[in-house]
Amino acid sequence: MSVQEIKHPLVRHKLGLMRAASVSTRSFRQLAAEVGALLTYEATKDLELEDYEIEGWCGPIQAERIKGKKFTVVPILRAGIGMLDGVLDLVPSAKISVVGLYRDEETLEPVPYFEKLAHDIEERMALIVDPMLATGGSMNATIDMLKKAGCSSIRALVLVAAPEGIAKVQAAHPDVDIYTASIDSHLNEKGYIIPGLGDAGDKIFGTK
Ligand SMILES: O=P(O)(O)OC[C@H]1O[C@H](OP(=O)(O)OP(=O)(O)O)[C@H](O)[C@@H]1O
Ligand SMILES: O=c1cc[nH]c(=O)[nH]1
Ligand SMILES: [Mg+2]
Repeated sequence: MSVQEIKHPLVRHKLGLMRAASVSTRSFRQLAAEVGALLTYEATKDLELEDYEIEGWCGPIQAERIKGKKFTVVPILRAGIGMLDGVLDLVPSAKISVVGLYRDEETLEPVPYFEKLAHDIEERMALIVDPMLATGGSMNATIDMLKKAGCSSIRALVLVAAPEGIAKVQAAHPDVDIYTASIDSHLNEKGYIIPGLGDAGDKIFGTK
């Protein structure tokens, strides 16, 4: 398994804007989608290509296309929805598999409440999207669901990751690659990432 912290200047700039306490709901939502697109670009860099022939303007020519695997994008409700449009900008024909989980505020354990996966998920590469990888409980529960449904090719795209969450996912699912805009310092006593983004779901949906 690999963990890739994307150092691209656009990613670092946009994440900086998201961290400001004064960021508006509108800006936060827009930036979450934009960084989601940039993470998708990085997470698909190593996909295999194949040649095929097309009729070009000057006659038959060789072109390239992505070989084999199709995608399913897996937003974790709610906050993952904030990255979805950006991801779909780059993989527009992906099927969407929605997983609903919230984190119990006392125990920090994930509580599942929704699951609607693409029917042919075993043939697809899953791109899980969630802004926050904190304790790792929600991510691991989502990966468990996908694997139970037969999905064997899984990548996780998160805006901010805590070292504790990365370690938990690595221990349970060493085959899953993680792409993140930042590996932050640590979790506080309430399980929030420091410095992090605060409550990403509330910021995207404007609920606090
Ligand atoms: O790594 P973990 O400790 O599991 O925490 C991360 C999860 O917490 C947040 O969701 P939240 O439970 O706040 O739900 P929401 O998206 O509906 O706000 C976040 O979007 C992740 O899904
Ligand atoms: O820092 C965190 C941790 C979990 N969920 C969030 O939205 N933020
Ligand atoms: Mg939340």
